[in-house]
Amino acid sequence: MNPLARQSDPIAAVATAPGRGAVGIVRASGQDLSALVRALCGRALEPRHATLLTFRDAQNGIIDTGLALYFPAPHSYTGEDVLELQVHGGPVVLHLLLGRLLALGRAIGLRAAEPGEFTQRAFLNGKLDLAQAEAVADLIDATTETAARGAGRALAGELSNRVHALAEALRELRALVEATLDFPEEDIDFIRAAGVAARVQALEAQVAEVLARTRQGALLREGIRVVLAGQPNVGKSSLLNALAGAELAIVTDVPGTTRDRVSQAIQIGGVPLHIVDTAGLRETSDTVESIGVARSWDAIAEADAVLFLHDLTRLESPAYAQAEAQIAQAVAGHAPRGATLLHVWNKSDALDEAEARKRCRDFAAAQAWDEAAQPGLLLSTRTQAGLDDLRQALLAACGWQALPEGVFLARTRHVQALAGCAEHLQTARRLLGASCPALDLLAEELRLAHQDLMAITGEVTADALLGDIFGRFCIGK
Ligand SMILES: Nc1nc2c(c(=O)[nH]1)N(C=O)[C@@H](CNc1ccc(C(=O)N[C@@H](CCC(=O)O)C(=O)O)cc1)CN2
Ligand SMILES: Nc1nc2c(ncn2[C@@H]2O[C@H](COP(=O)(O)OP(=O)(O)OP(=O)(O)O)[C@@H](O)[C@H]2O)c(=O)[nH]1
Ligand SMILES: [Mg+2]
Repeated sequence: MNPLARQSDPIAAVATAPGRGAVGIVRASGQDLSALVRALCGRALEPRHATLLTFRDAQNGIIDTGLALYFPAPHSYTGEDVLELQVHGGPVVLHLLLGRLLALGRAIGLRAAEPGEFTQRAFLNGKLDLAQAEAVADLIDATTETAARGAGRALAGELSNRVHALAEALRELRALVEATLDFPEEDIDFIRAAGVAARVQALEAQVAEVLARTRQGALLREGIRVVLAGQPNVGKSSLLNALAGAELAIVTDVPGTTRDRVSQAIQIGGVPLHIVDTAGLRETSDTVESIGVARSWDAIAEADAVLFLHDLTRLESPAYAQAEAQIAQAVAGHAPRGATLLHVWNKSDALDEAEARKRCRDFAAAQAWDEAAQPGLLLSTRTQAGLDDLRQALLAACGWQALPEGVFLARTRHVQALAGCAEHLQTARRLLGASCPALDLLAEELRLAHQDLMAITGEVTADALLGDIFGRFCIGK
């Protein structure tokens, strides 16, 4: 169903989570609920005051005694009239009460709400912009404290306000440039005098800053998919267990122990990560193992970050080192563009540190990696030495910096729109660098940059996108 259809019908739903709870809420929203209030409560309600009432069914039987709250439009969550019934939180009580409300509301066309419809109305009535409405869902879905705080900031408008300020600056700039299109005789001197180039450049810098913060926010929301890869027996499963703090994957000294992927959700410093342990990469004639190895490659192809594990104790064996070099190259080729690849040198407990460092340096040098210049991540999953450094290096390599002011939660959609805006501004700046800039092209680039920003807050947004965003909410929100 088109979620934008029927958007003026009054709606009702249970607002609290399914199941038992101390208190449960049934909520209705519509342009005029005064008649419904009177029908259910037997009287008008004082706005925004809790009134204790007994709710009855059609046969006058008691359903429950609870609180009724009436928020007349426009001063409500949705911007419409809202009626809230707070009763005892049993699923049957809530079902009966919602049924009663829907029956009484038949006269005014009251119907059950679709997922996200209350928040969609808040958006359509200007109570929230689109980025804030998305933050409502993200706050509810947050799995870590950091993510929840980030969603709270986005809901309070941290992303929206910044995007709004940028959009305003662009609007002014577009007005300037478009004025010259109407009066061509003033054109280029006017553009120069108005300092358009400098303003485009300043905007570019501001967009880049918001983009960087938004990327962080998207990491926090989407989580990072980390794949543990390497030859058999290097310690991938041991690392999964160490990161998860539980014996999830089987560890033995038999090469080829892991055959299927083993995934675990963990968090590091509040950032959600999905860790995937894979079958060791090698040529094999074992049918089951070869399916496992194919799955390893699939996992690598979908990774945000690959931790490539090396076994320090075998690094000096020519056969091992040769296979290692080939596999490392194949892994780099399989990982998506932009994915992070970190080399981890495991089993450091088996040798002293200087020797361990020498081995990974020599190996990297033999492969002509610029890794030779880097310290390299020494690890022992056995003693857990280096595990904390690995955690921090992983987050840093994925672009996470714990910003002192904290970050707001964001979505890939926002990152893409800001990146699009940045690109159009860059093109605009290049056009302005020409000795005789094409002003119509300049105006168009600025328009596109502006449009990207407005898509974030929902000032220009396709209906299909709105349907997709609100359709993912839970019912009653
Ligand atoms: N019981 C209950 N708790 C809830 C909600 C709710 O709908 N019901 N919320 C929702 O899901 C959230 C709160 N959000 C709300 C946002 C605005 C308004 C509101 O009445 N706004 C008016 C008046 C503002 C004011 O007095 O300052 C307005 O915007 O005009 C109410 C709730 C979380 N807690
Ligand atoms: N000394 C030492 N041994 C380790 C360390 N990490 C893992 N091992 C041992 O190395 C062997 C292989 O460990 P696994 O974690 O099963 O290795 P894997 O990479 O998952 O191997 P496959 O599943 O076969 O691909 C086991 O005997 C582990 O006890 C370490 O840090 N130090
Ligand atoms: Mg394993």
